[in-house]
Amino acid sequence: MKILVINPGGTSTKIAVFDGEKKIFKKSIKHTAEDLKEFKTVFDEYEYRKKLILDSINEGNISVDSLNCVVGRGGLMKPIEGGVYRVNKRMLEDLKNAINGEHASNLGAILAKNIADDINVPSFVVDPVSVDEFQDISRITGLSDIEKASWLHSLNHKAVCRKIAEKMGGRYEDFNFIAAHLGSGISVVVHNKGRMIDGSGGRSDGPFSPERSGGLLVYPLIKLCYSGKYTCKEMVAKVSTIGGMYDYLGTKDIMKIEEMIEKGHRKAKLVMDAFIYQIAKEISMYGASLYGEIDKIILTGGIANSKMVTGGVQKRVEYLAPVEIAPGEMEMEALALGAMRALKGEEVVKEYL
Ligand SMILES: Nc1ncnc2c1ncn2[C@@H]1O[C@H](COP(=O)(O)OP(=O)(O)O)[C@@H](O)[C@H]1O
Ligand SMILES: CCCC(=O)OP(=O)(O)O
Repeated sequence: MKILVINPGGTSTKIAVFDGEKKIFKKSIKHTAEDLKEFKTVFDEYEYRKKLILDSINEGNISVDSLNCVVGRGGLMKPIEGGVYRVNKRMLEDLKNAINGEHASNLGAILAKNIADDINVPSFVVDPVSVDEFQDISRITGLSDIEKASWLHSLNHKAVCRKIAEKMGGRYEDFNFIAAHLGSGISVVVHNKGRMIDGSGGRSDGPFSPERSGGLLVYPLIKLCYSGKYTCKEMVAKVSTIGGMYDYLGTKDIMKIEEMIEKGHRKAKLVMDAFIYQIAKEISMYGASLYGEIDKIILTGGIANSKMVTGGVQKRVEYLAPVEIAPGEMEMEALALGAMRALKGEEVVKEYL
């Protein structure tokens, strides 16, 4: 059973082909700002990315006709529960209109459907960014105009938690976890017996990340927005792609920042210490969501490779629960496994309504 997996990101399109559970091909196709400059919206990029994907698998000597299904990372659609979804017209319409904002993952569904339709096989998305399992109290913000929405790295969160639950001899639904996905973007999530009942991330709250500001002080933010210094588009960029570490230190690369610290760069040390402190505070805060009944604290994502970060966070939060480090991400595997469960009839495929 051959499955093509597509994971579109802001600066890359990661693709893989799985034969059963075995990964037989993988590639990360890079896109420079220059490459993407001509496209007005994220959705407009799909023909360009589709061609690159097809060329790549062709170069990898994999025939498109041999694929049994295509699965993509799902983006910002309506709030939905976790699971495997068939890509349908309504989903594509919502993603095209960016009903919940622009994000590269909005391309996953259209790329999967387009390639799959050409060869008459099914297309799916799995645990999209817009999975929303929040409890009602998690949505109240303090201002009735603003409701907190779930905007998390759901796919990796659920995949990593499932794997750790298995290692612990149970199922995801048996445990309580607080997990932090530490990548270019960060999300910290409360997993209560298999449901993500609260969490921070996206472009709104939580710790700052290599490229995002995280939660900001409300009053100074209002003043900055109305200062006349920045347009709305520039403000959105400041909080989502050129904020955080990049704004303070001019790089989004944690390895470079570690080198700077080793060479005695004082500002880099201060920003790194604050980064660790904010992640640890966020994790501790969510201890209250679980009344302190936490089976594991999990650190995952590319930055979980950094001993400086994981060690620093661990020191501050291990009073709450044991800390497990799961570096990197399992998104490609999680997409393939979801599609496989669907093809084998082991999981009911959901319809996006
Ligand atoms: N071995 C490593 N040590 C420290 N930081 C790392 C390591 N590998 C990746 N990172 C950092 O992880 C971040 C990217 O996160 P990642 O989850 O790989 O990607 P993305 O979120 O962009 O998909 C970057 O800041 C990068 O410097
Ligand atoms: C917060 C979930 C979606 C997201 O921001 O993903 P990236 O960090 O991959 O951009």
